[in-house]
Amino acid sequence: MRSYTLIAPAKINLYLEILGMRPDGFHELAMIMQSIELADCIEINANGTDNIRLHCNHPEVPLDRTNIAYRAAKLMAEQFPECFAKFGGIDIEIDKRIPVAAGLAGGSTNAAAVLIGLDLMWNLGLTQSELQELAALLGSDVPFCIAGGTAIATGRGEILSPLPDLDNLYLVLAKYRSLGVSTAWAYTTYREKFADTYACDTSTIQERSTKLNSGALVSAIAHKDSKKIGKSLYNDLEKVVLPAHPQVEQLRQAFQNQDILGTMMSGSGPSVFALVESLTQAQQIKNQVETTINNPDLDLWITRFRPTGITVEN
Ligand SMILES: C[C@](O)(CO)[C@H](O)COP(=O)(O)OP(=O)(O)OC[C@H]1O[C@@H](n2ccc(N)nc2=O)[C@H](O)[C@@H]1O
Ligand SMILES: Nc1ncnc2c1ncn2[C@@H]1O[C@H](COP(=O)(O)OP(=O)(O)OP(=O)(O)O)[C@@H](O)[C@H]1O
Repeated sequence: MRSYTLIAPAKINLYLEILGMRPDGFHELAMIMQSIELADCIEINANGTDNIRLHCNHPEVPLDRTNIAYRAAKLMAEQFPECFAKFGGIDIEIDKRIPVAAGLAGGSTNAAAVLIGLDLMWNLGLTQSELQELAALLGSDVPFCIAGGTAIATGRGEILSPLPDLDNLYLVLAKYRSLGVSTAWAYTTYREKFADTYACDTSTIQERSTKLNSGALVSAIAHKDSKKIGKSLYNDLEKVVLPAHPQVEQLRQAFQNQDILGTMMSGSGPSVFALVESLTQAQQIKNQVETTINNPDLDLWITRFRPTGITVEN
């Protein structure tokens, strides 16, 4: 049986507004998500056993049942038991290039790739919306990773409306290697910090969803107005991650002092990105920030917006 190799891109959040707490314990969000070219490579092979087996070249990625790529394969085996019985177990090989626990949906995109890969391997012919429904059972960012490109994400992140593709922008991405931020910690801390203004009732949340500040960014994306995109970046989670991690604040400042379109923390952090219009500019900014901060623990990448999500290589 043939093997499948999938390119699974990371995402950044151009906009993340927290509207309140939902009855299911998740936060109601208004986000604008963007795929980027920085990607993991996922290979899926039938292994002739009854087992799902994982391999990964990154020491911080768990190789047991807690790995979200494993959970994706398990979910498919449960949903389509006749296929699992017919085609047998699978090996999942993750070539990890996306930094771990960085706010870049590294695990989520691996899970999305496994759903897409098994859909192909087992000839299921699932629609994008069927794949997204399964994805939502695994995590809030996984449905976006199935779709990719540029999209508005609402609900807990699983309700998606595509926006015009953006492929014209470059970014410099920065993260301290030894620093990871737990997404659960970021949301819980936000809830505690803003308890007094926090909406928990559906009508207040609904009212807030009619007064979003994301309109300027949506219109900037529609017009491919890079300067306005840079000025409209927003992330509520910065309000808790930046004070708790001065290094992330320092990175934000270092980018802010450069000639860039805009800078923001991605998702729950701690990675920070700066948007620029050309590869040459990205190289200059990367060199300047590397020299200014001068810390061997700092990793920097140059990448660009990606108009598509997961792609199949073979
Ligand atoms: C920060 C973002 O990455 C922005 O895109 C996402 O909102 C998080 O997406 P994710 O990592 O796929 O999130 P999940 O795996 O579903 O949940 C991780 C943790 O974040 C909290 N969480 C997540 C999404 C959401 N809308 N509200 C939440 O409170 C969950 O309660 C959980 O404790
Ligand atoms: N396939 C995977 N790749 C990376 N981490 C994984 C994977 N499966 C489970 N994990 C665990 O999940 C944790 C979060 O890792 P991940 O890279 O997905 O975070 P993230 O990019 O911040 O996610 P998000 O942006 O969706 O909130 C890690 O600390 C790791 O232990």
